[in-house]
Amino acid sequence: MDQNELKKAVGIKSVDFIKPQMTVGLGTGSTVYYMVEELGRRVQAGLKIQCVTTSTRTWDQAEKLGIPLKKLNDVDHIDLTIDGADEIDKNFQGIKGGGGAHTYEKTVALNSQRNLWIVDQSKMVTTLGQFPLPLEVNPFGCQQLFQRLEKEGLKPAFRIDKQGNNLLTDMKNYIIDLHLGQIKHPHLLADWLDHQTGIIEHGLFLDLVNTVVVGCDDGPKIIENIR
Ligand SMILES: O=C(CO)[C@H](O)[C@H](O)COP(=O)(O)O
Repeated sequence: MDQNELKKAVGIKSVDFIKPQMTVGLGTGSTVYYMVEELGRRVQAGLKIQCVTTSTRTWDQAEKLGIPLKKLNDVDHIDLTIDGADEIDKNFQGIKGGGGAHTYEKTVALNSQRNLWIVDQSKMVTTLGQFPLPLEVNPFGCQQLFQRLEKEGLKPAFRIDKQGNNLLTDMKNYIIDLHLGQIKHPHLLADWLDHQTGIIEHGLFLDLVNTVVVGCDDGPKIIENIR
C-alpha cells in the first residue's frame, strides 16, 4: 500500500472510536482529511455527535459534510480528539505542526479526555527530530527570535509559502522550523521553548496521546499508551 492508502485506512478505522453523543475534536492534515470524510458519511447515516475543529481547513471540510460544529469556547468538554502526527517515538512523544496548525491542535488536545493519533507506519520513529520541529511565532520581533534560535544551534528556518512569503497560520503568525536531526531530551527542549518570548507554541506534544492507530501494510494496528 502506498502512503496515501495507509492514511486512508487509519482515517476510516479511527471513526470506530467515535460513539453517539460524543463531543469530538477534529485535527488537521491529510490523514485527518480521510477521517473527516468517513465521519461525514456516518453523520449523514444518522450518527449524532458534535465536533470542534483545530483549523479553518478542517472546519470548512466538516461544515460541507453537514457535521455539527461548535466553537471551542462553547463546549464544556471534549470526549475524544482524533489528529494526525509527524513523528511518534517509542515513548509516545510526538511532533506535530507539519500543517502549521499545532497551536490550535495542542489547545484542543489539552482539553480532551482522550487523544487518538492516526499515522502511517513511516511516522513511527526511535528518536524525534528528523522531522523539523515547528514553532508558531509572533511576527513582531521574529528576526531577533530567529537569531536567538540560531545562536542556540537550533538550525531555524522560516516556513515559506508558494509565493515566497512567510507562511501565515490561522492566527496570522509565522512558522519557524527547527532542523534538529534528533531531539535527545524532548522535555528539556520543550521547557526551554516554553520560556522564549515570541514563541506562541511549539510542536512537541509530550505525554498527551492515549491511543495510536498505525497504518501498516497488513492493516491498521491499534497501540494503547499505558501510562
Ligand atoms: O500536525 C499536523 C498539522 O499541523 C498534522 O496532523 C501532521 O502534520 C500530520 O499531517 P498529515 O496527516 O498530512 O501527514
